[in-house]
Amino acid sequence: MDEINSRVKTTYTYTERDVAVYALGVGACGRYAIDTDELKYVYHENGQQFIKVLPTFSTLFSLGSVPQGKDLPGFRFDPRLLLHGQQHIEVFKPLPSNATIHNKVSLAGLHDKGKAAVLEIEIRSYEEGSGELLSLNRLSAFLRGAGGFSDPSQPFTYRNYPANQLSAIRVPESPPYAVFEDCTQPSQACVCTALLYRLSGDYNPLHSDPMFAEVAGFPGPILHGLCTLGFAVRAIIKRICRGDPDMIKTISGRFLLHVYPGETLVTEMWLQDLRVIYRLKAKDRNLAVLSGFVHLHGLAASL
Ligand SMILES: CCCCCCC[C@@H](O)CC(=O)SCCNC(=O)CCNC(=O)[C@H](O)C(C)(C)COP(=O)(O)OP(=O)(O)OC[C@H]1O[C@@H](n2cnc3c(N)ncnc32)[C@H](O)[C@@H]1OP(=O)(O)O
Repeated sequence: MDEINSRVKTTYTYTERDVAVYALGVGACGRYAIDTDELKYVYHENGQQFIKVLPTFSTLFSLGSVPQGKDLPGFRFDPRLLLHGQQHIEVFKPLPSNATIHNKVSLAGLHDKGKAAVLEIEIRSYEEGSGELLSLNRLSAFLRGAGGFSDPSQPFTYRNYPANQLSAIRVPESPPYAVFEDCTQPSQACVCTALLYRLSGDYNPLHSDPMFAEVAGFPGPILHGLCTLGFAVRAIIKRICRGDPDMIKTISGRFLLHVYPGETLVTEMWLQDLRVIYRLKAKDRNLAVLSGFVHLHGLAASL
């Protein structure tokens, strides 16, 4: 384990253009007409000096940090069967509109679930120049077919961070405090969200290639998990944070089911213990696809 820890370092450079392409990829700015509240995520010309950056943009910093087989000696998995399982994000200051980021990547966990292995990677992202820690991202990959490598009576489990309660999260039975509905198909019907989102850098063919998707066990390409998470967090910013993305402190989510590009997503939100609990449903299938919670700066003040 120690061999991968603190060994991998990656760099990511972005500009306002990347910030805008990402925001469009997670559905910002409306389906039919321009949503002026969200122009701040894409518009940086004509004297608009600052462009606001969605906190989930920090998930892109870790592109290129997902370990390949060679990085994990003795551990084998088929990348075609990888599904994004969970994501945890901590944002320490508003993200700059352009920057070069230096990442420190470490192995945060590995668990034998029998039919699958769950691999967790932690990425700490520092801004070049100031050296400040901007964000922490912890990704869990659900590696179908890669489990069963340890004694089933005592399955191997390793965790290098305090356990959070994500798998135990219970969505309240009461009606949600707020609901937001959004279609993953932008107004130009020829643009597929998955194809737009991949331009932000996740070129996994699971999201674009029908034959690859079939091998992975799906009838067609599915949406990037982090694109779905972007839709959820935008909804929370709109409905709870009054449009202010800088209120987001931490985000945790578990991907429960795949989403097909073009589906309508309904985000339900509850306020509980100074956090927002959220659940996303694929509207037509009436199935939950993502759930988790978000901590905010100044939640009480925003209500
Ligand atoms: C390093 C990170 C790299 C990330 C890079 C990402 C690259 C991207 O391009 C890839 C993607 O975006 S893929 C698309 C997004 N993800 C998905 O669509 C997955 C949706 N989820 C599922 O299908 C199922 O929940 C499924 C299949 C995940 C699990 O369902 P089941 O097989 O029914 O599992 P279940 O029997 O309920 O549980 C078995 C044990 O596994 C734990 N578990 C369940 N869901 C999990 C999840 N989502 N994440 C992590 N762990 C999970 C359960 O707790 C259980 O463990 P235990 O028995 O110890 O409780």
